[in-house]
Amino acid sequence: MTAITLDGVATATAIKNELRERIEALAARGIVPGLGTLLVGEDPGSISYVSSKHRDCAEVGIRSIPVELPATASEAEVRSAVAGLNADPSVTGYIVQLPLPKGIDENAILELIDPAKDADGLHPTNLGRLVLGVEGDLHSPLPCTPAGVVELLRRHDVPIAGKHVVIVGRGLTVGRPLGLVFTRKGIDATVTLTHSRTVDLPTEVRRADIVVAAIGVPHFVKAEWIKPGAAVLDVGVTRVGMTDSGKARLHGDVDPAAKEVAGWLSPNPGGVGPMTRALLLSNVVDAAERQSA
Ligand SMILES: Nc1nc2c(c(=O)[nH]1)N[C@@H](CN(C=O)c1ccc(C(=O)N[C@@H](CCC(=O)O)C(=O)O)cc1)CN2
Repeated sequence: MTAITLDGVATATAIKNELRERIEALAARGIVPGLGTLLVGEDPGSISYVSSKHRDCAEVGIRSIPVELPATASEAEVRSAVAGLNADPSVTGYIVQLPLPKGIDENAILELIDPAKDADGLHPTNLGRLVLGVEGDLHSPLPCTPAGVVELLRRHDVPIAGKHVVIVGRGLTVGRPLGLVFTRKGIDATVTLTHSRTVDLPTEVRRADIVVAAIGVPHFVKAEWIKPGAAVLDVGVTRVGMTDSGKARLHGDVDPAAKEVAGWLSPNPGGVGPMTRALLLSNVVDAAERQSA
């Protein structure tokens, strides 16, 4: 068996095309959505992700408001940059790119974001609404990678309701919120959230209809752990060495041999990463529509 590719690039392109129509409708009312980003330090991955996010904005007609601070910035300077983004009327939504440099309290910074401008869905109010199952008019942003994972599965007609999902990794941006998203009413999966102290991980993963690997250890999830026909989403990424062109090589969390066992597999790069970015744009457009309603 060779797995069907869960193509994040093509799926993200389809989402961006849908968003363009909503952005044009906003423009007709004189509203231009704006994405702010706060990047602190010189982490190569973060620099690359933030610049891709602004490239995406230019593609669809969202204004970019990038803010950068050096790695030596104090927590007070980071707090002040967040206050500036909260106050800037051109910023419809914004993100604080994670991780922040050591010594800066990430949770304290996330709490300072205006929940109405939280394009990442990581403010405690928005995570709390996810736990409460608040939807409808008050619908708040979902964290981008979890929303991207579910959208990638849906748009490839992978069955989710009633299926057993095993998530490897309990981080803030993926594992923890993804467990909540998969168990929402209407999505209805059953979730096992595993982590570094899980006993007998291979046995847990072998029980999964859907496996999500989000730990950031290259090729950690082995092909032998995958139930034949399962859907496998490779989220974690590690930058390894340099190619001749001076770029780092990217390694996902899933053993490449998994493609011979899985029913569906997301490539890495080209799978969940582009979906994370597309769902970020979608959160910004949602916020612009909510703010102008
Ligand atoms: N504030 C946030 N920080 C971080 C998040 C997040 O959701 N919010 N998630 C990750 C990184 N991330 C988003 O910022 C992210 C990861 C990957 C990609 C992406 O497009 N990857 C490409 C490859 C890009 C490359 O060459 O480096 C792919 O997979 O094809 C975008 C965003 C941590 N921080």
